[in-house]
Amino acid sequence: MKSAVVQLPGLNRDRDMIAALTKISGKAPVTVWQTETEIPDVDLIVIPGGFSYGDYLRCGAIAARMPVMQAIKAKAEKGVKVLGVCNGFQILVEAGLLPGALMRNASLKFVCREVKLEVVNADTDFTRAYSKGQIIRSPVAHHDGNYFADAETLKTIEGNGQVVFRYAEGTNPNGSMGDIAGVMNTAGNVLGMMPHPENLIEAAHGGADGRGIFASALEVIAA
Ligand SMILES: NC(=O)CC[C@H](N)C(=O)O
Repeated sequence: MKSAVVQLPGLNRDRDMIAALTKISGKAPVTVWQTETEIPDVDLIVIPGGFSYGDYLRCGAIAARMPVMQAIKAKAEKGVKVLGVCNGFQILVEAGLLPGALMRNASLKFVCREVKLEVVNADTDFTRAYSKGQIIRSPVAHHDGNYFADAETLKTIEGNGQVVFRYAEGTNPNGSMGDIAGVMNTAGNVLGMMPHPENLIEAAHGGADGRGIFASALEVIAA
């Protein structure tokens, strides 16, 4: 499976993402700069975390309007998998590829810690390596991770199984509605999540709980 990592000014988790994808798929992803209007033929596009455009206006708001996003939208419409992590999630929401909004953390503070995640939906292209209800560890590092959706949207995404991850065991770090940590689109090929699975994929990281997301998306789940 081939993958691409999107790069924009201010993103700082691109190298971690490239390392994770290379390690798990055995192939280095291609990198795509924000001004590019064509994305090579890949199976998975990842928008990593960071502080695109210094988080000015709103996290992800400027990045969402860069030319590369039109190319990502076109690929997503064709069914290519798209994963947005942290700032990548914020960008996907700002670009209208995912429902809801990410507001300032309820504490009004940047949070950088480990949380527990419940795999709410294990029947997705990104979570097949896990089982439904499985609890995994994951780091988080953000100040705008407080997921919000209006009542109707919330009902729809909960009903459709679009809520893929929830903060578990009282570890919600940001006040997100329904403890929502990750959501996907209705087609099931675009996933956004605030936690950073790329930072927990091998023993040197202190565990590999995040590996399953990439193994699922890249279809390299060990039999
Ligand atoms: N690690 C990240 O991607 C951070 C996202 C965003 N800059 C925030 O702080 O909310």
